[in-house]
Amino acid sequence: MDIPQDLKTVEWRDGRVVMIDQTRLPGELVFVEYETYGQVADAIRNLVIRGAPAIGVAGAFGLALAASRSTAGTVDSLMADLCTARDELLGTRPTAVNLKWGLERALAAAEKCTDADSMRRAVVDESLAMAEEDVKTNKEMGKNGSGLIGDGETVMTHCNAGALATVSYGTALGVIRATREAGKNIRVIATETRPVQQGSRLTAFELMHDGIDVRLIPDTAVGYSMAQGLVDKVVVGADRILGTGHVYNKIGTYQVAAMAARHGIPFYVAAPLSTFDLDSGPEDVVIEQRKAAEVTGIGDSMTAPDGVGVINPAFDVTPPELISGIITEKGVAAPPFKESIRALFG
Ligand SMILES: CSC[C@H]1O[C@H](OP(=O)(O)O)[C@H](O)[C@@H]1O
Repeated sequence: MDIPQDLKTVEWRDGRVVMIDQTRLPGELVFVEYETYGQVADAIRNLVIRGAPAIGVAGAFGLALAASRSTAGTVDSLMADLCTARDELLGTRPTAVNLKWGLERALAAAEKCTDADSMRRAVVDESLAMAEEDVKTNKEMGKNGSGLIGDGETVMTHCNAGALATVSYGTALGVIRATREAGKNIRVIATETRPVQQGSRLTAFELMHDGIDVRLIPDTAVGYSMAQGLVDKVVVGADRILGTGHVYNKIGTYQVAAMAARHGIPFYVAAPLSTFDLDSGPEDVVIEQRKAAEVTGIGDSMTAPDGVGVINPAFDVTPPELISGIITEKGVAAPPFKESIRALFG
């Protein structure tokens, strides 16, 4: 498969939103184009695009489509249209705080304007700025995390926190990329990450494309791999991090963290400041529950009896006591996290 070097997960191109259809990977690299915010909302809902920073930027681009296509002639009527679009986009996936962050940042840019046309331009410009900043942020984060990974080490990661979860370069995989760019020879163990298989379909795809040594394991082999001494460090992404250091990430992350603690393996989380939510407590966070079909079959083949009951949360929460450090573009927060996270925000 021929993959362009400057590949972006999501882009604004000639007044349209262009994104990789991640449901088609790893078999096909297909780009889809959207002209309405409703289409972008469906893409986020159906995991055409996924990953906290990626959906934050996609949400902002969705608002840019709403602004560009609205026929509203006044500030108030255009703002009403933008709020309608914001509500639909925000309602697509509840756990990753980046979606709310991206939408609110685009709306804040609109609120500063005094006429409809400048509002349209402001929303587009702000969403483009977020997309550009995301890549820069990931590279700064990668550099900050690369110092934690030693030459010759093997790093386990869970789900996909790579270029495909961001505009480009990635968060956890950004740390992997930066470590390689620092001249260190490292290997990766990637979990398959049932039920949607972001690890086998996306992380393995990205790392093989980059020529990084990656071994794929079933989620059930996390404990075995650690017990066999195959894992030196763990680095994962995040969808929401509270001021207490509680990390919401792909289902199964908590189990990986608990196993790492059992085996004395450092467990790191890599996330931009836009993933932090200092205003919420655990009681405020909604864990997305996804459809049963993701668990009872793969593609068109059924792997469970028809009608079986299913529990399919898309995320879980890892408590701060299982986390060795949180890698950000501003530096690495170390325990105790209440103080070190507050320091990240100055
Ligand atoms: C860099 S954030 C990636 C984060 O998002 C993934 O969830 P999903 O694929 O359902 O959007 C997973 O939690 C990753 O760690």
